[in-house]
Amino acid sequence: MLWTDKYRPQELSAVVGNKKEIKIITDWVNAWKSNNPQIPLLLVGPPGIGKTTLSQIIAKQFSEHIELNASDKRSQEIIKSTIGESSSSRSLFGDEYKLIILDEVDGIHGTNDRGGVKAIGDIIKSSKHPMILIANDFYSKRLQSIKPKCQVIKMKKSRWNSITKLLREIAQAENVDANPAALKEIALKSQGDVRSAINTLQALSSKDSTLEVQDVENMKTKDTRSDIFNAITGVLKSKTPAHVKEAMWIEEDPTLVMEYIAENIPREYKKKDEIKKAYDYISKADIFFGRTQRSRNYGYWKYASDFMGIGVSNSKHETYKKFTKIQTPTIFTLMSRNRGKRNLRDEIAEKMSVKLHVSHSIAISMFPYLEIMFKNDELAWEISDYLELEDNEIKRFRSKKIPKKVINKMEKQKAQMRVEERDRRAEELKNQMITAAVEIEDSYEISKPDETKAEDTVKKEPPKEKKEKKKTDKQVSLFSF
Ligand SMILES: Nc1ncnc2c1ncn2[C@@H]1O[C@H](COP(=O)(O)OP(=O)(O)OP(=O)(O)O)[C@@H](O)[C@H]1O
Repeated sequence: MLWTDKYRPQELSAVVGNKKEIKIITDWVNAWKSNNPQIPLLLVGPPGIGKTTLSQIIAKQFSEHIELNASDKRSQEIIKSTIGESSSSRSLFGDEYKLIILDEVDGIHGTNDRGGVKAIGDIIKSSKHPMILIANDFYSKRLQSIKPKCQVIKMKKSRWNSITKLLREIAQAENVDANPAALKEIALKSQGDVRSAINTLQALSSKDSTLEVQDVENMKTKDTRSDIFNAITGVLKSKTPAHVKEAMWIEEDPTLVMEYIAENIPREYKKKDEIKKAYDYISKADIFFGRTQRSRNYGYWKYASDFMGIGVSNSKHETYKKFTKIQTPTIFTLMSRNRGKRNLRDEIAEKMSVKLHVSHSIAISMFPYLEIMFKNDELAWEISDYLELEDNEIKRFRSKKIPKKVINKMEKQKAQMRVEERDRRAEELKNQMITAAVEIEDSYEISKPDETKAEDTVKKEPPKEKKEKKKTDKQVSLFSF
């Protein structure tokens, strides 16, 4: 069991730090309990400092509560039907108040979500029930209209000495012999993130030996052994698992490393089957990163790391004897240009999930396939037209503009098509993209990490329905054009 779950505070007095903020929250709860309605609370602060924990402790004070993730249910209608109407009709729940907890309010994205932000604003206005909204980024644009309607509680990172004290208590409860200096080192390293401090303590603890400062420092030396460029070169140039693993020990966000590897695969690998296999591994790594994020089980990182490291390195037949300049992922170059573009990926995925009926994460996993499809000018125009992509979204998949000549020709061709012909062509395009999605979705069906690891030997049968669909639609492989 994760120690962060085992030692999640059950009462306000056990929450580390933010005492002043906790007092305001307590007053807010007491006001509601004495039938004095209050505007919603908006808890804002960096990850891992106890916002969710606090809201769950508060929930115990009310007879009922519901927890929703604002970024899961994005459309205005869904948010309204889920909590909107019930929140204004108190009688549904008798005379008791029902606490509504809305997490990741700043995570809402996409066109529909503008509706989502508006829906939240409407709900706040009409709600007769206490509401707690949670967000990470105080300056998020999405909070602009919500902030004035709430009592904003800016939660701060915890101080290292409070974290050290908490770590000492956990170590004692777990019978871990830890040098106090080692605990202080973990607390300092966590930079105020209590969750990460507890996770590090659990990862380094052993029942048989004393936890020393050196153990905490060793983590650092291991992590800085290589930089991101060496790591990518290690994966692309080596075929020896031990070398790849060593190269992958770096102090970087692993999802960033994945983006780098994904960007550079087609620059280094030249054979179609190598590229396809390598991207399959990238999509599997992406799935495990998603699982890590959802479950907070960092054990999944190991699998993600093996897929994008050893999996990708083994996808080539042999090592290429050439020099490849490692490129920064296009997505980051685009994202760094301005803040609006940071949501580019999600905007595109949103359009794809609406048109192709695939989930957001599957849509994102399909990006590398789309990049390949976008190499063909006409296909690039057709897909962009079908998905209704804007120019900046097209740029995500190809740096070169679609030539004017091709655009004119395709527009003319489309104008001359009969409605049925247009529909048929749209269906063909959809199937071409879905072929990629089906492959990715099949790998989604793997239930346990261990089974996934053994995927090379045990190939899963696709679901019957999809198999038949493939046959009747005569889908074209993405690699056949
Ligand atoms: N202030 C704190 N006091 C004690 N434990 C804490 C505190 N903050 C975090 N933790 C520990 O970290 C775990 C995760 O915290 P929590 O989910 O509440 O953080 P959060 O601020 O909501 O993070 P996120 O923004 O990522 O959702 C808790 O289960 C708990 O073990």
